[in-house]
Amino acid sequence: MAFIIEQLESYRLLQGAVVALFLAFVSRFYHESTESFPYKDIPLIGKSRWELSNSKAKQRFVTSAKELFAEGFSQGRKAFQLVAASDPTVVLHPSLVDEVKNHPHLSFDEANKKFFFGSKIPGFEVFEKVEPIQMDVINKRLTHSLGQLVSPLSKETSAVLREKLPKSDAWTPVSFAMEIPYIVARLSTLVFLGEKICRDPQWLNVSVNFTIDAFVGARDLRAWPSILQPLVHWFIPTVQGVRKHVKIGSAIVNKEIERRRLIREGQLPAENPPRSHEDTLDWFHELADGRPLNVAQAQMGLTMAAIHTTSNLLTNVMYDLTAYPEYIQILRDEIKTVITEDGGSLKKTSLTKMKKMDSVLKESQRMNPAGIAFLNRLATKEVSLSDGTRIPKGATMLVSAHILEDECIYTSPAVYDGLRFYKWRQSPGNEHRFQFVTTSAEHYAFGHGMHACPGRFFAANEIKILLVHLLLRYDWTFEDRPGRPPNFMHGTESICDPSVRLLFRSREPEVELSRLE
Ligand code: HEM
Repeated sequence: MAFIIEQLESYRLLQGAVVALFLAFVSRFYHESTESFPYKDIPLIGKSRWELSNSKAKQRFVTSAKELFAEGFSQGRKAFQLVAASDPTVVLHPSLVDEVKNHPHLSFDEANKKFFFGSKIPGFEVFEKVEPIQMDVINKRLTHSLGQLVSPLSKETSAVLREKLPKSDAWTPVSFAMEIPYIVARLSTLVFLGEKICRDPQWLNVSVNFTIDAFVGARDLRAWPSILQPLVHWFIPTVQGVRKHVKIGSAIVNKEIERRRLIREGQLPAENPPRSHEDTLDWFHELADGRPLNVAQAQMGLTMAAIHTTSNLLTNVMYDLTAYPEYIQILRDEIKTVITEDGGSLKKTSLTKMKKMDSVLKESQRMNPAGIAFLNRLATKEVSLSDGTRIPKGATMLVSAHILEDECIYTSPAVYDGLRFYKWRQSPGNEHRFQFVTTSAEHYAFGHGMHACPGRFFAANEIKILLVHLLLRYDWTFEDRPGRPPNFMHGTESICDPSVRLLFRSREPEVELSRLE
């Protein structure tokens, strides 16, 4: 008898477990399907009311986001929604950017976490949040040290270019978009982790491919229903790749942290010659000041934010300069004038004086920003905007950047005018307003407001140093193509065509390059 009762009880237990599982599944399914329903009172673009599933609408977003934006803003609308990578996303008109930029209930971190999973999925922890110490390291140390970093960066640029683009009298092809991330990774790592690691091929591989695998891995994982994601991520190759990069990257950073600790404590001899400059690893140690911080993860986060953004911008600039070579001579003349004025070397202030180059960067970013929308946010409470749009709690949103093509602001917006911002800066009061690093409601490709990119000052310096060398050392042309290769779109992202090959040929520089180091 006891045996029969026991069997029945365990059967009931099993029944209970099955019912509980079923309820969990139904509630999750309900939650998911309501999440993917369009928000009330906001026009839906890119999906007809007869389509039950979101899959075609998502595909339309991937291939034709720009056209969908144009349709969305037709008829004077200030807001609409479309089915983006996962759920419906609200797209706002540029005229609302000032309401979004510092809004306390529109969260940058939560939007990132939703899109990239955060610590819910092993490997994606860097997307959990931007740590205040990371911001302090950039704002209070990196940006303040830019002057001291000019010379080490210039020296490393010479070294890396000698390797990657060796002296050649004949036109030589280079897949610029593919090669430049490794060059930028080397320069950025010089400032993040020092001279030794910046030449470590394993670290450079992690620096470049961690971001790529994280973006592709997150996209692969989003293709699965969220109820299955905690299981399937273990089997997705790109997500496995992310974890592999984190493991290798963390081991490299932790080894360096330990080495520096032993030197500080006198258990290892001091470096000889001493390091030429402090780096973000020193600053994490200093600013954490005993507070718990996963430094390896924080370093991977900086790498993630820095490498492809900077590479993408520089590739756009080089495609533009090669397509409009008249600006190359203008920039060479400016570089020569500034360097001669500064006694033949690159000084702290030399880069600030290169205002024509600054203008070229801003114009390239205006015409080919990294995306057609910025200020990705998630509403942590319902948010009402001045045009009457109500963004519901939990909704994701972004602000369209089509203001960059607005002819009321930018005369002949489709024409590349490398000196556009240089000319604007000539009028009194406008000196700083139109600098490359200045964000505004008319130019927010670095974001705008409280989350505007803190790394943009460093990125600007790094790109200018690279350009000084790229323009003085080499002539440039396209292989087999007239004119500026168009970027292609993937959702809201704008991507430089990686199949484009540039040809370079060594030339006699206007100034003594060894003095720039
Ligand atoms: C040309 C290169 C770069 C571009 C185009 C770029 C662009 C951006 C954009 C669009 C944002 C989001 C702003 C917003 O949503 O309001 C951002 C944020 C951020 N960027 Fe950059 N970035 C670049 C380089 C860098 C570099 C070199 C670093 C690090 C040294 C960096 C660190 C960050 C960080 C930490 C954030 C998050 C800010 C926050 O949470 O408030 N970026 N960047």
